[in-house]
Amino acid sequence: MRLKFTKMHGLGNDFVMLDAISQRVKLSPDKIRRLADRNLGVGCDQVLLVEAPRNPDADFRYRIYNADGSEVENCGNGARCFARFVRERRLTGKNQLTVETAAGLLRLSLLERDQVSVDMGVPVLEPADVPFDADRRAPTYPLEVDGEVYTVSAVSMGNPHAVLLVEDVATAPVHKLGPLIERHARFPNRVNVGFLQLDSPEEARLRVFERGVGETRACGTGACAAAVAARLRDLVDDSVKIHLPGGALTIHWSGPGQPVTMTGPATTVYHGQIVL
Ligand SMILES: N[C@@H](CCC[C@H](N)C(=O)O)C(=O)O
Repeated sequence: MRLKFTKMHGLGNDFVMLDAISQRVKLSPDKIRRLADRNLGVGCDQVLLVEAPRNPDADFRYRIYNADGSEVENCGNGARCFARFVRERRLTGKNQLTVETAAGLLRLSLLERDQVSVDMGVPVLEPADVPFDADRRAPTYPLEVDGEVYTVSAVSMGNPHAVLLVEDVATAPVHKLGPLIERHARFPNRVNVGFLQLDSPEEARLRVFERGVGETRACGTGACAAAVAARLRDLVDDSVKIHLPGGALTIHWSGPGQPVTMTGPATTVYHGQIVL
C-alpha cells in the first residue's frame, strides 16, 4: 500500500497525518508502529487518520493512534494539526470545524497565522469515568508507587491523565515515575502522566510522559488536564499559560461543568509518500 502523508507537529509533538478521504488507508497496529518508528519509518508520536464523519453534526472524523499502535480517544496538539491539515489539503474551506473523535465532538477555530483554538469539552472528574480506582471524587488522591506515596490528580480530557505537582520540572523523575504510573493498577486503561511546576497563578511548566509513547515535547490534553487539576486546587487563574519543552499553550477553564479551551500553534513540516 502506497500512502501519501503529511508530517506535522504541535510544539514538537509530532504526527503523521493520513487523509483517508482521498485515498484508501488500511492500518493495523503493526503498520502504525512502522510508520511511527524513527529509524525504520517516518517517525512520530501519533498517527492521525482523517475520515469522512459518521455523525451528521461533524465535518470530519479523526482517529488517533499512539506510536505503540494503540488507538486512543483524544489528542489536543493533534486536533490543532488536524484543523490546519484539512484546510491546507483543501478538504474544507471552513475556519470553524466540528470533528468527531472517540471522545465526542470537538469544535475548532482556525485563527490568524498558525494558531488554532479548540473547545476540548468538559473535563471528566468522576474517578470511575477517568478511569481511576478511588472511592469518591477528590481534587487529589494518595497514590502508592514503589513504596512511596505521591499526591496525584486524576482528570480525563476524553483520555486519562494523572497530574503531580513538582518543585522543578527540570529535575522531576519523569522517566522513573512516568512508566510506573502509566501502568499503575489503579489506572486500568493506563494513563498519561503530567509533572507540573507552578510559577504563578498565570504561568506553569509541564512535562508529560505520554501513555503509549514516552515523554513528548508537548501534550495538549496533558496541558488541559494540568490546568484543570491546578484550578480545582485554586492554584491558578481561569486562564493559564502552560510552558512545555516544545513551547507554550494557553488554557482557559472556568470550573466544573465548563468546557476547556486550548489555543496554540500547528505546523506543517513536509509532505511525503511511503510504501507500507
Ligand atoms: N499528544 C497528545 C495526546 C496523545 C494521546 C495520549 N498519548 C494518550 O494515550 O491518551 C495531546 O497533545 O493531547
